Amino acid sequence: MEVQIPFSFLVFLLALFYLFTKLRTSFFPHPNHNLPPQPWKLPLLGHLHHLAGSLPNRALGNLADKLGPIIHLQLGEINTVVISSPDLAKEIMKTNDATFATRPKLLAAEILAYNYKDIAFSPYGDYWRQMRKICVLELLSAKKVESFESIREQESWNVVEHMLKKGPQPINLSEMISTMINVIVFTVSIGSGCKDQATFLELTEEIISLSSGFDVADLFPSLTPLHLVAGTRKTLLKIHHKMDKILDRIISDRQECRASGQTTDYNDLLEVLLRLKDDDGLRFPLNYDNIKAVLSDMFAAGTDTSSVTIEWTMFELMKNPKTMNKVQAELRHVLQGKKKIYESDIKELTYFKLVIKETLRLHSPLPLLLPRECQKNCDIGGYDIPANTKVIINYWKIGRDPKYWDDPESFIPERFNQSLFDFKGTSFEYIPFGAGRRICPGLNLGLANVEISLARLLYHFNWELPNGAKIEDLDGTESFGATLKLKNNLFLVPRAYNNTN
Ligand code: HEM
Repeated sequence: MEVQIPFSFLVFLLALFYLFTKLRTSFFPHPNHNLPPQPWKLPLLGHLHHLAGSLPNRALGNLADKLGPIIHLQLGEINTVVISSPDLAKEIMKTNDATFATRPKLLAAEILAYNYKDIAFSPYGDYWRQMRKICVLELLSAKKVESFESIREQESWNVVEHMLKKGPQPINLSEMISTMINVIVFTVSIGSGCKDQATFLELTEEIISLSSGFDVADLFPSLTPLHLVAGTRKTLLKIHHKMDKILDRIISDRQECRASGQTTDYNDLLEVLLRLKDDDGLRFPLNYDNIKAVLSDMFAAGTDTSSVTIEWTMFELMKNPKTMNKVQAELRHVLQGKKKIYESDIKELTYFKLVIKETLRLHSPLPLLLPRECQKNCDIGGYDIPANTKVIINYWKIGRDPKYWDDPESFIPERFNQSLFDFKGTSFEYIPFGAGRRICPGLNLGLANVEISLARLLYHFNWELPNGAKIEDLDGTESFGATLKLKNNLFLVPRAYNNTN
C-alpha cells in the first residue's frame, strides 16, 4: 500500500527539525553587576507555550509576576526582552531612547506598508524623520488639529442625529463609533470620506488580527516554507492588493479633480504629499508607494486607537453607574441646558477628562505599545541586551501594577485628581501614547476625536443595556490584534436626554 504524506506535513517536520537544531538557552552575562541570575534561561520552545491560547499582554504579565520586570524570551527565532516596570521602561524610552528608537521587522509592515515606507514601522533614520515631520506639520500638530474642529463636530453630530431619529432601540455602538472616527480620519487626511470605506474597515479588521507580531511568520522569519503553510503571507498579499486599489483610487480621484479644475484649493495631507512628489528638494524623493504607505498609516493608526478608547470608556461607564452619573452630571451642569455641546465646552470639564485618562490606563488600545529594537549592545537594569533584540514594553502590566496603582483593576477616574500624569510620556507609570522619539505623533488628533465624540454620546443620551440585560452580563472579553478591543461588539440603547430640564 502506498502512503501519501502531505507536503504541508513534510514542511512541518522540517520546521521542527530546524527548531531543535537551534534549540539553545540564551545568556546575557554581565560581569559588572552583582545581580542574581535571571530565571529567563528557559528552552526555546518553552516560551511559545506560555503565549499560546492567551492574550499576549496577559500571558507576558503573568510571566512578569513569576520572573520579574525584565524577561528574556526566545520567541521562535526572535530574541525578545519584555519590560514590565516604569523604571526599566524609562531606561529604554528615555535614558537609551536613541538606541531603542528603531522597530523590529514585521511581515505585515513589509507587505502592507510598501516595504516599511510608512512611519510606524519605518526603521529609525532620516526617512522616518522626514515623513513624520511632514505628517505632524500637515495633519497632526495642535494647530492643524484645531483647524479640523468643524469636521469632528459635523461627523459626531451626524451620529447623534441618527440615534435621535431611530429612538431608543439597541444599536451596535462599536460599529457606529468606528465608522464615525474613520470618516473623520479620512476627511482630515484626504478632504472627504472614502467611497470604499466599508471595504477599508473590513480589511483593517483583518490586518489588525494579523499584526500582533506573534504570528508564526514573525516568530520564524527565515522559515519561509512555514509561512506558506501558515498562509499568512498569502493572506497579507491579498489584503495588500485590495488596499492598494483603494489607495490608487483615492489618488486618481484627486488627480482627476485637479485636472478638471473643479477645485484648486485642496489643503489636506494628500495634496501636500502629491505636491511634494514633484518637489526635488526633498532628501528622500516621494513616489506613489511612499504616499500610499503614509496615508494608510494615518487611516489605520488613527481609526482603531480612538474608536477603541471610546468603546472601552462606554463599557466601563455602563459597568460603573455611579461614575456614569457623575460624569453626565458634570457635563449637564457645565452645559446648563445648551442644545449642543461644542469643543469649547470641553475645556470646562474636569471629571470627564479624568474618565478618559482612567480608560487609557486600564484599556490602552496598544497594550504593548509598538515594539522597539535595540540598535547596539546596551545595559538595561544591569543586564546586557545584545544588538537586534526586540523589546516589548508591557504597558498593560505597568498600568495595573499594585506597586503604583491602588485597587488597580477598578475603574476609578478620581485617582488622577491630584496627579501630574499627562499624555506626553514624562511619567513612565502612565504611557498610553508611548514615550521618547517614537511617541505617538497622533496624540492631539486622537484625543480631540475621542473627546468630542464621547462628550456628545454622554451629554445627549442616557444609556441602557438592551433586552433587560444586567451589568453582570456586560462581556469585557478582550481580543488582541494590533489593538486591544472588546471581543464582542458593544450593543446599547440610547435614550435621548431632554436638555431643557
Ligand atoms: C487614543 C488614540 C491613540 C493612542 C492611544 C495611540 C497610541 C500610540 C502608541 C502607544 C504608539 C507607540 C508609541 C511608542 O512606540 O512609544 C503610537 C504610535 C503611532 N501613532 Fe498613535 N495612538 C492614538 C492615535 C493616533 C492617531 C489619531 C494617529 C494618526 C492619525 C496616530 C498615529 C501614530 C503613528 C504614525 C505612530 C508611529 C510613530 C512612530 O513610530 O514614529 N495615532 N500610537
